[in-house]
Amino acid sequence: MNFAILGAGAWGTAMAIQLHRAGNRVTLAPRRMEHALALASERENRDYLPGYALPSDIQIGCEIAPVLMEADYVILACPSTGLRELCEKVRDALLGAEQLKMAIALCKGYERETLRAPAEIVQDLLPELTAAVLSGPTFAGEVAAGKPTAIVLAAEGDADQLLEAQHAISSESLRVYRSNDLHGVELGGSLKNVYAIGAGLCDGLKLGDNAKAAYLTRALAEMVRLGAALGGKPETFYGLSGFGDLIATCNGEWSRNRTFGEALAKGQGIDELLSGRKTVVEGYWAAQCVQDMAKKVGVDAPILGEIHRVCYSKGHPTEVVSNLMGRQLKAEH
Ligand SMILES: NC(=O)c1ccc[n+]([C@@H]2O[C@H](COP(=O)([O-])OP(=O)(O)OC[C@H]3O[C@@H](n4cnc5c(N)ncnc54)[C@H](O)[C@@H]3O)[C@@H](O)[C@H]2O)c1
Ligand SMILES: O=P(O)(O)OC[C@H](O)CO
Repeated sequence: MNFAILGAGAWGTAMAIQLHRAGNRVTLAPRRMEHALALASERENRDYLPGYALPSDIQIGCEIAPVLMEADYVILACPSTGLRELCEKVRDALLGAEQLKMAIALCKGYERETLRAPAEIVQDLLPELTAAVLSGPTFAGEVAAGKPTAIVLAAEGDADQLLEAQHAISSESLRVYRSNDLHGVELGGSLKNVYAIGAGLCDGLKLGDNAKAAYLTRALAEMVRLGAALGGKPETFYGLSGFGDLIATCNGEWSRNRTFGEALAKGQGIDELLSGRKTVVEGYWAAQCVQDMAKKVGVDAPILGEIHRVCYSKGHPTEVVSNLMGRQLKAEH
């Protein structure tokens, strides 16, 4: 199959290497021309994923229209904040892209202003394509290195198309599962980023292994309760895009969301941590989105509430512990 990957951050680059490994023809197209030139000459993404060689037959593109011309699938490899703009560019370049059937969004987050989910944005702007999302425990460096993991590809509608895409993305080192629960998969990807900030608070405050295990267990319970109320299937949150990615991100040494929480607990300020950084901390933005969504459906989500307070209302990390521990006692389920 022929894949066009638009956006060459860490994850778009790792996916290019993975899709090539799976036997596909791949074109990687960053947003900026200078970046395309650097990728083409250095055969490495020194800005976002240093240390992983881009195989020589991965093509580097820049203009979207020619890249889409031959593509069967387009991978939208940008953060949630850039997805609408990227979809608009794809829409304007669709003429002549006759083979193109599916647009797969990689971002784990909602559009801040509208609370639209990634697949909804794709459906709004590219109604002629099947909207899909790919989510699960997949740190870019490990996937690029060919270390084994599993991921879930979710789309509604045409079952044969989903099956074909599942096989095209899979390789010996990446096992792809399929799902029709778009909402659930997207919610899991966003929620786990928020809870990873809490896991970072736990680590930064050196609360210990018991605390971390208790935190993860209650975060999963909250993810299932809130995610189901927001329209996801409960079983999806026990899967790769929910529980799987929660465990990976809350424990991942290099997770941007977990290390953000850890740095907050050690006293660094939010402005200092967010300003001038090249890479995204999706969980910070998702905390606002999912807090708004939780309020709309009236679900009690105390862990989310505490992380939101630290992120947006100057809540102190140590208060999170006393607030959560001091809640009224209740039955576990
Ligand atoms: N890095 C990972 O390990 C990983 C794994 C799975 C999912 N994700 C998710 O994938 C998304 C992207 O993550 P990343 O790690 O690649 O981010 P990154 O911070 O490494 O890079 C983001 C890239 O997106 C590009 N970009 C931003 N706006 C764009 C736009 N409008 N059009 C085209 N490109 C645009 C930037 O130029 C940059 O190259 C995030 O939502 C993240 O949560 C990341
Ligand atoms: O580095 P993070 O925290 O954005 O997490 C990356 C991936 O989502 C892990 O699956």
